[in-house]
Amino acid sequence: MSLSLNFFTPATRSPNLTFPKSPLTALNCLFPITFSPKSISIKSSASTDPNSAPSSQVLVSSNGTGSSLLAPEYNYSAAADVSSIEVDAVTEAELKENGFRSTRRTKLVCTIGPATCGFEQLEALAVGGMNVARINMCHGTREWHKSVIERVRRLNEEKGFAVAIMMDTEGSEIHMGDLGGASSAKAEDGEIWTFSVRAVDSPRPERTINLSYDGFAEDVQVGDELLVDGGMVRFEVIEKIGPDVKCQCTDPGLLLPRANLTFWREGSLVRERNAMLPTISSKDWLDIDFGIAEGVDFIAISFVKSAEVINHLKSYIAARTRDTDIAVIAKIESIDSLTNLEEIIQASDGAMVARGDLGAQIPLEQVPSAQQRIVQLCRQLNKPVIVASQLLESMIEYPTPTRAEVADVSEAVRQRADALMLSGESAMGQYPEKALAVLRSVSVRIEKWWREAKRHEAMQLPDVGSALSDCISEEICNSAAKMANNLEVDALFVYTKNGHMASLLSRCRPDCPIFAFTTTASVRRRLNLQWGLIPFRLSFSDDMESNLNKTFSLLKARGMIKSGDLVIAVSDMLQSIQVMNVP
Ligand SMILES: Nc1ncnc2c1ncn2[C@@H]1O[C@H](COP(=O)(O)OP(=O)(O)O)[C@@H](O)[C@H]1O
Ligand SMILES: C=C(OP(=O)(O)O)C(=O)O
Ligand SMILES: [K+]
Ligand SMILES: [Mg+2]
Repeated sequence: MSLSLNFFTPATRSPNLTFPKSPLTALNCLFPITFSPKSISIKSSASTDPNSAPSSQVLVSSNGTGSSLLAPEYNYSAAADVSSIEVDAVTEAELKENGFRSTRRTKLVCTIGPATCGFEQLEALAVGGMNVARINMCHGTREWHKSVIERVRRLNEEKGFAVAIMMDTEGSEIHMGDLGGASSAKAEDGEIWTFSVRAVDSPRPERTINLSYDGFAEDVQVGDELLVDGGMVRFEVIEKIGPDVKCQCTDPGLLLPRANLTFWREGSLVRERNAMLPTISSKDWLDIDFGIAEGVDFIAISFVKSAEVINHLKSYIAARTRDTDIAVIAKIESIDSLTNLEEIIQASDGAMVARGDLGAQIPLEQVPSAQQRIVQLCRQLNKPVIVASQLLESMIEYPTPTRAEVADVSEAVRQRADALMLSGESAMGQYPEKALAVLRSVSVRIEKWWREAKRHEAMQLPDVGSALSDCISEEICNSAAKMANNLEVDALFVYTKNGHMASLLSRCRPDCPIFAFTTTASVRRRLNLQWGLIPFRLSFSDDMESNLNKTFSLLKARGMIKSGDLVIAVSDMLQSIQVMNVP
């Protein structure tokens, strides 16, 4: 590979050089820069005295000309210890077979349900690209969820995956009961159904639905419209008899267990006492305790209304976990969450565009612009964002998606959301693996198309941190990503203990994949939700030179990189940007 950077020889150092590429010129003011054949190393002046002799750098020449700058420990025996780097077999095979650019950048979340809870089914999803397994506490028992978590853990251990687990709370909005064990109930046009807050007998009387919210009968009025699952089935309230509300079906359809229910008056959503329901119900708190005890990686909170609840939950988690951290994802699915969007996202570790319920709370035609706004805001605030619900809804029943569904998935990929999520398609559909394969192939195709067409307008990325060291990290990542695009490097490497530096690179959405090396399995799993990151577990030191040598040896031994590949490396231990060819 030819480079435009090899015009200083032998290695010299000049803090005052002007350099043809703008990101370097900008950085030149901040950092002393060392040049050598085919390599640049920029070190933060915070850690280097500008007047001292050049410190030992990992400056690597691909063709062996120029000074050999490989550290002695490059003799590190990779063959003896190839297992000391952990990456999943699917990514490894993909890199070996198709090279860097082939890797998928958009992450995939699968809701696990009866169709996918077996070990082999989970393995098939992991092989098919599932990055995160979501369990929805609206359904199933804790024992059931526990067994799913155990299987995913075993899969990770036995097969080398890093599938993260996301627990999604039920939330305390109004929803129907579990239909007495039936998988669904058909409501026909014109039928009269009873919605009741009484505990109904078992077996469930015909055309009777039990509701979770005690204030229901008092809040609704005759003439209100009831929307099940955001309008999949509709009723009109015709009579109130104590705790029972009689309703006539106006749009027939299938009622599913625990389906969400909203009521509308004169074209607007009614929020009376149910607006006072706590975001986290007492059952949710028990589920959260369960999630903490099981060490889930993410907790997604349903129907978030304000930042307060997120802050409260985060301190609750912090007080109960020591070595691990659980990321809190705010589900944006209510009017209040849109009103308080920025402060909610700021407080959270990520967000979900939960279009299912969102589409029941705002007019459907407003969902696409809300999605775009949430996705953009998350990127600006450096929080991962998941686009969820009905992406491939027809694949619950059919083996191929509709054209409209493919267009919807494409749009989310084009918006550069971090992740896409399957719900019913993977939880209880007939074609979970096929649905996942569609997400995978559409993602890869659209990412490639958009990259090749260079259609991505640069987004203004405001500073997220305020401390100087945070600002330096951000500048380093922004510059490294820009350099990576301009120099068309093969991969960005980031050595990151808590994952922050990796997320800052991901936020730039660079053209090349980002290899994120981290020391703990839990950070590795959490990074699996973020756009473009290929997380590796690797123990490393504060010495970047030996880290790079070790990584090159290990990855070469496993055929994941080869001599001559051009790499840019950054780290959060040493604020530096290094550009080099793999020796
Ligand atoms: N753990 C589970 N046990 C049984 N069914 C489940 C489970 N998780 C999900 N499902 C089924 O998959 C459907 C889609 O999942 P999801 O979108 O997460 O829930 P919901 O439809 O309640 O929002 C659910 O309606 C339910 O029928
Ligand atoms: C993802 C969503 O939440 P749940 O599936 O838990 O209702 C949604 O409403 O889109
Ligand atoms: K839920
Ligand atoms: Mg929801």
